[in-house]
Amino acid sequence: MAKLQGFEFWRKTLKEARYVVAPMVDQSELAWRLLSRRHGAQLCYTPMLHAQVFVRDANYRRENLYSEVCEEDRPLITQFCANDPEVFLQAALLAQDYCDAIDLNLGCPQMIAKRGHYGVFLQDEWDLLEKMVSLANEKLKVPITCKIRVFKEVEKTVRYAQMLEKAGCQLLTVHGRTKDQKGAMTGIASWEHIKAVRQAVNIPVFANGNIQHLSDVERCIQETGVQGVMSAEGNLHNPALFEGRSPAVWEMAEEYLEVVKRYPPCTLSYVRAHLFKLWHHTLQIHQDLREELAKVKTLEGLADVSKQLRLRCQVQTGNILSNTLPFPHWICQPYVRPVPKETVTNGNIHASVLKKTVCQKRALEDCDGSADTLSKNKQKKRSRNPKKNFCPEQKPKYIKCEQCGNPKGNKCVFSLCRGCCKKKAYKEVADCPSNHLCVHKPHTHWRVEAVHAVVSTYCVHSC
Ligand SMILES: Cc1cc2nc3c(=O)[nH]c(=O)nc-3n(C[C@H](O)[C@H](O)[C@H](O)COP(=O)(O)O)c2cc1C
Repeated sequence: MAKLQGFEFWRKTLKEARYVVAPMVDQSELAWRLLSRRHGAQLCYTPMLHAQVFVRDANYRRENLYSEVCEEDRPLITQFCANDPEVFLQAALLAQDYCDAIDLNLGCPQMIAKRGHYGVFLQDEWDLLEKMVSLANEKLKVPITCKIRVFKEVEKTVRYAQMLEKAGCQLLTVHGRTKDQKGAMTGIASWEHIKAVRQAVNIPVFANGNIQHLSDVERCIQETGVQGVMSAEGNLHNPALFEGRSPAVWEMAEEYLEVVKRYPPCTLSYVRAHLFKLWHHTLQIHQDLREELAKVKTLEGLADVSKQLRLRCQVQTGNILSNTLPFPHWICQPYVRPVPKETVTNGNIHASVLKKTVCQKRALEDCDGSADTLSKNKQKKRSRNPKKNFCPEQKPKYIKCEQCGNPKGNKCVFSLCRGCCKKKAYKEVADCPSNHLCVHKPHTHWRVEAVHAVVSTYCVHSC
């Protein structure tokens, strides 16, 4: 049977999906996808998988795709990061029987993607992208799709989208933020860019960014003319977003835990991270249970903490509304990132407000891209000394190490200095004192990356 293309693919295979759950490392796993589908999501993406590892490691394939096969979990798009046409094709061939399309991640802005040379850092390599997409389009039996970030210039973004379309991309997700809009500088996504792309290409387009309520979905579709919208953080904090509901947190948490039990195995750290996000506002108040949630080592333990949070919410009388939240803290609601303390102009931190240590100057250059223009020698020198490449968004600070008392804490962003932190070898996300994904956690993507790239010192998600 001929492969469906573009709008026909969207209509027939994706059943005109409008409500889409984003690819999310460690978070768009099978159980979460099933929960989201029960509450209105019409299409889901797997977390980003590393093409190279997928090709060479049968366990990785089994753990991340083959063991997650489930009839109810369709339509499904498998996402890869890759930077080699052949490797991408081989990975996609091994995945295509388990999903409805293969997506190429061209949007990841994290430093790890920069070092691994994938995601948004391929944004300027149009010849390479053209080869990757056209080869996949030619050889795969399922369509190839791409997820991109925008350039500052609308016109360049449009040419970029047209290039991908011409290469054979059958559906495009446009995240309306630039490469630099990440971490504390995430800010608002530009629907203007998305609208311009929608008007310029003849394939379906999904809009990504600024989706926290069902009303945002309708407004986005109206303003941009896209076929569907994709949500990541909005969905993590309210999996019933696409139903236009804001349920009690425990309703979602308990249903999620039930799905996790029905479809094992689900990595404990994923479950814990989901509970942390769902209970985010309540945990600000019940700090003791925050610690408990971080410590427990079993699914039953996590369920028990969630139940205790529910009981506390249900008996609570006073102090139910915080000054800043639209709903009581136990209602699923958008999480709005705190505004950075530093003044931000045009997406760049005002350099004057940062202490200009050598590390921070380097980090700034790294984040605003000016490091790319450094001489080859300088770049080489820097990559040999990765410890100095701190990301300013993570605000590396000198803090007293809780364990050894070192007043400078080895510039560690966590509350233990790197030396102590290493010794402790955190096993789970939440074991890490700041609840970040600690680099010392045996985390698949970090382990994988460590083979190719220098392990850096800040968390996976907020950079
Ligand atoms: C926890 C988390 C993990 C993510 N992992 C991926 C990923 O694997 N692949 C990808 O293309 N984008 C990933 N993203 C980015 C989202 O897909 C999305 O583009 C971004 O969060 C903007 O959407 P939002 O404004 O709805 O959050 C991730 C985002 C979050 C919050």
